[in-house]
This record gives sequence, structure tokens and C-alpha cells, in this order.
Amino acid sequence: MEGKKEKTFKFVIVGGGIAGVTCVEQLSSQFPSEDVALFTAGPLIKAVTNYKQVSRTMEEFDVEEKPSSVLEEKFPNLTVIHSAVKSLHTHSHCVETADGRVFGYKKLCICSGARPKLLTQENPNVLGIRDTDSVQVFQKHLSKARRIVIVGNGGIALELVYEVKGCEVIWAVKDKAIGNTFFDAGAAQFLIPSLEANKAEVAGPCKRLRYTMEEPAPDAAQTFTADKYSRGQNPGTVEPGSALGPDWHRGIELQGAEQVSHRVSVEYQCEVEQIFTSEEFLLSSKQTLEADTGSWPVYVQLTNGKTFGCDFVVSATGVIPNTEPFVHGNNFLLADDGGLQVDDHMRTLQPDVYAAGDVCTACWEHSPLWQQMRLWTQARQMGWYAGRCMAADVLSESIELDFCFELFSHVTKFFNYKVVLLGKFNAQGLGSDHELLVRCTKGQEYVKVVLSRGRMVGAVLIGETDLEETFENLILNQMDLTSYGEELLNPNIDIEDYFD
Ligand SMILES: Cc1cc2nc3c(=O)[nH]c(=O)nc-3n(C[C@H](O)[C@H](O)[C@H](O)COP(=O)(O)OP(=O)(O)OC[C@H]3O[C@@H](n4cnc5c(N)ncnc54)[C@H](O)[C@@H]3O)c2cc1C
Ligand SMILES: NC(=O)C1=CN([C@@H]2O[C@H](COP(=O)(O)OP(=O)(O)OC[C@H]3O[C@@H](n4cnc5c(N)ncnc54)[C@H](OP(=O)(O)O)[C@@H]3O)[C@@H](O)[C@H]2O)C=CC1
Repeated sequence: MEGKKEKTFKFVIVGGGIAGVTCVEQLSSQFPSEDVALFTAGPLIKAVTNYKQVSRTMEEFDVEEKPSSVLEEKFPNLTVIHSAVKSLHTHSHCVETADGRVFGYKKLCICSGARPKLLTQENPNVLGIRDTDSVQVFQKHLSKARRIVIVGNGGIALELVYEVKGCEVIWAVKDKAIGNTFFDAGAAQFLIPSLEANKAEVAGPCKRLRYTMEEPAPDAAQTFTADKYSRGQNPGTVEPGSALGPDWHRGIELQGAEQVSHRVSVEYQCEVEQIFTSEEFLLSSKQTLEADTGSWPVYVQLTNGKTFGCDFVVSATGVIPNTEPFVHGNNFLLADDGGLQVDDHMRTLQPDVYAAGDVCTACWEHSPLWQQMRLWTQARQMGWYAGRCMAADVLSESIELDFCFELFSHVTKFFNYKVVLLGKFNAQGLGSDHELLVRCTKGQEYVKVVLSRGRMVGAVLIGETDLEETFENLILNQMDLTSYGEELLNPNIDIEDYFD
């Protein structure tokens, strides 16, 4: 490998998503005279714009998909190589690309993201959503669909059940309530009427982060197939594009073939037992048990005994980190969720190899108020911090874990409500050692506070509550709130003045 190296870069970053691009920006600006390379599978990169720190841990930014030339113009020391990394040779400090070129590195950061964890790779009517291509495939299938089954109870499912129109939606969730990755049953109860209401009644102005998808240039041919998440392909040979993010569905018609506006039925506490093609279903004895006898391209048998025919299934069941090209022949430690384990300096087990974003699993001892979730904000924070750690290493400087890893915070939008999650918002890891205070005004706001030993350790704020900064401060300063009791959520008290 040594003799085959075309060039050796001081810093190599793999992946043109938020984590990779932020890491590149950090290093290229800090070391303007060093060679930096970004390897990415697609022609476009994701860039954070209009970044704004809105409080000590909460941030807002827009995300734009841009041609990589924009980055190269900004940083003359940066080279973007449009080829997927096929293999990594940590002993000789080099990477080999899909088109057979070999490049050396002094320091490497893997930011290759993740891909949907599909229920099955075998059935072309089971789709996942991750990037622009997969959304186009979804949209195409949806335009002809009368009924779809959505499996999963996290971010994508929550967005789809609300956004899809003109098509019946059967939503299969493992839990007793909707949205288990983000809320508890109380919040789910608050949100459920939005699913039942006519959408025109609940829709207000969209205030969430802007997400821009520029049209790819005609010559910017993508190297991946359009249905890469819907068919059984070797994930190591087809490179995914960058993940979508906030407002990805704005401006995209998510319309089925029917006239219905919004028809969602939730099947609680069930998983998928089996997925049949129409041929398999006809041959199986299940059809005799089936109440729904229409003819469908795919059938989903649930563990609650029901079977639904549908046009296609969306597997919104989480992600798998893209580690394959890197782990082969190298001694990395993988976490239980499949991510590359990183320490508090974003270092993997291999010398000079760092990782950031969805591909990695944060394996340092976390602050009691922070947890990893594979989110846009964390991808940015990790990419930026990884760049700073790589720089500190090169300069033999010490660096402390960044403050953004002190407190978990996430600002998003579900069912057209602003949603803010802080700290241990679902009392994660607290066992019975916590109490909850809840305030709820139907159709307006849901406020939940998690207290442990009199201190606030988490909060869920749904609606325009205006409480996020005060609660963030109360969580960070760990003030003893025992004497305030339920007054803490008294709507007649201006809590901000209370704690000034
Ligand atoms: C539908 C959807 C909605 C979402 N909504 C939100 C939201 O509202 N809020 C939020 O915070 N988060 C959201 N997320 C999550 C968020 O988008 C991701 O956590 C974040 O974008 C991950 O960034 P990343 O840079 O780690 O990975 P990615 O964006 O996946 O980027 C990985 C990059 O690596 C490249 N790559 C992969 N393998 C190779 C290889 N072998 N060689 C070279 N390049 C390679 C890919 O082409 C890509 O450019 C959403 C995700 C999805 C799918
Ligand atoms: N607004 C936002 O912040 C959004 C964020 N995202 C992010 O994008 C990524 C992908 O989203 P998504 O796919 O929804 O992933 P999530 O991790 O958010 O949710 C996955 C859901 O699927 C469930 N699940 C896992 N395996 C199965 C199975 N075999 N059968 C049934 N259910 C299963 C999980 O349950 P359990 O947890 O019990 O395993 C969980 O409810 C995530 O990182 C997510 O955070 C996506 C959309 C919006």
C-alpha cells in the first residue's frame, strides 16, 4: 500500500454529511497551510448555515445541500475526492477509494453516517427513508398507494403519520403510546388528537429549521441506485447519501392515490411477525384467516394477530452505522448499536483515527444529563469537536470535553408543535428515583419536568411554552427546588422572574 499512495494529506475526513463537513471546516480554517481532504460518495455536501447559539446548550441552524466546489472555493487547502472509501489500512495510514486510488493520512476522521435498519432486505415493497434518493422512491410509491403500513415509533414514523395525505396509514408501534423515543405516554395523549383532526384545522405557520435541497446539477450523476434501501443489496458496495433532516418533507408532495386527507389507525403493542409478498400470501393458509381480503402487493402479519395488506411498508425502525468499509482488517471496537466506539476525544481504538456523527457511539462516561441520540445537532457538535481534538493532538495541546456534552438538548417539531427536550427528558436511567410534574392545556401545551432528589434533571416542552431557557438554567445549576413544589409549573407565576 505504501508505494501506491497518490498523495498524503495531513487530515482526511470521510463523509459529506453534517459531521464530516463541520469537521472539515474546523480543520481547514485552523490549518490553512496544511492539506485537508474530504472523501464523499455523492456529488453534494451538507452545510450548516445561519448557525445561532440560542441558549447555553440549544442551537439553531439551517442546512443546505450544496455542490462541494463551494467548500473548495472557501478553503484553498481543501481537496474533495468524490469517491467512496472502499477500505482503510490503519497500519499504513491510508485509504483506498472505490475507483482504486490510494491516499495517505496523518489523521483521519470517519463521518460516514448511518443507513436505515430495515425489517427485511428481501422485499422490494419494504422501504426506508434516509436521503434524497430514498425520499424520491418513497414519493413515487406513495403517489399510487391506497394504504401503507408504517412500522416504528421514532422520529421518521412521527413525521410520516402526520405528513402523509391521500392514503390510509396503519401505524404499528411496539409500545403502549406513540413516539416512545421522544416522549412518554402523557405527551402522546396530548398529541394524539392532532392525528385525528383535519389537518387544515391544526396547521399553523411552519417555524422549524429551514432545510434546503438544491436540485443536483445535471452532470452531477449520483453513483448509487435509486432504490438502494428497498432491495437486498450489499450495504458495503452501495454508498448512501447524507441523511435528511428538519423539514425534509416541506415542499415535497407526500400524497397518496386517494382523496382522504388524513386517516391513521394505530396498532399498539405489536411487532411484525412476518412480511409476505402477494404470491406468498396467496399460498399461505393466512389468507383464510384474513378479514381484509383485498389484493395487495405486500402483507404484514403483526404479533397482535392482525394481518394487513398494503401497497408498501415503511420500515422506520432506526439506523445502522456505516462502518463496513472501515472495520475490515482493522481492530476497532464496535458498540452494541453497531457504532464505532469513541472516547472523550472522539478517538477510536486505532491510532490517529477519529469518528463523529451517526457512525460513532460516544463511549466516554457521560455527564448525568446527556445521552447520545443520532441527531443533526449532535452530528454538528461531534464533527466540530472531533476537528478540535485532532488539532489539539497535532499541536500537543490538551483539550477538555466540550460543554455541549454537558446537557442533552433537542429542539424539533412534531405534529406542528414545537418540541423541546432537555436532559433526562424521559427519566432515562433514573429508575424509580425521580418524580414528575406535569402541566397540560389541551391543544396548546404540554410541560413535563423530571425531578430527582429535588433537582430538575429533564424536561419535555411541547407548544410555545417559552420555558426552555429558564428550565435549561435550572437543570444546569442543579438548584434544590424542593421548597417550590408544584408551584414550579403554576401557570400564574412568571417563572422567569421567580428565579432571577
Ligand atoms: C428523514 C430524517 C429526518 C431527520 N430529522 C431530523 C431532525 O428533525 N432533527 C435532527 O436533529 N436530526 C434529524 N435526523 C437525523 C440527522 O439527519 C442525522 O443524525 C445527521 O444528519 C447525521 O449526520 P452525519 O454527518 O453523521 O451522517 P450522514 O448525514 O448520513 O452523512 C454521511 C456521509 O458519509 C458519506 N459516506 C458514507 N459511506 C461512505 C464511504 N464509504 N466513503 C465515503 N463517503 C461515505 C455519505 O455519502 C454521506 O455524505 C433525521 C434523519 C432522517 C433520515
Ligand atoms: N425530528 C427529529 O428529531 C427526527 C429525528 N430523526 C432521526 O433519524 C434517525 C432515523 O429515524 P427512525 O428510523 O425513526 O429511528 P428512531 O431511532 O427515532 O426510532 C426507531 C423506532 O423503531 C422501533 N423499532 C426498532 N426496531 C423495531 C422492530 N424490529 N419492530 C418494530 N419497531 C422497531 C424503535 O423502538 P425501540 O426504541 O424500542 O427500539 C423506535 O421506536 C434517528 O436517528 C432519529 O433520531 C428522524 C426524524 C425526525
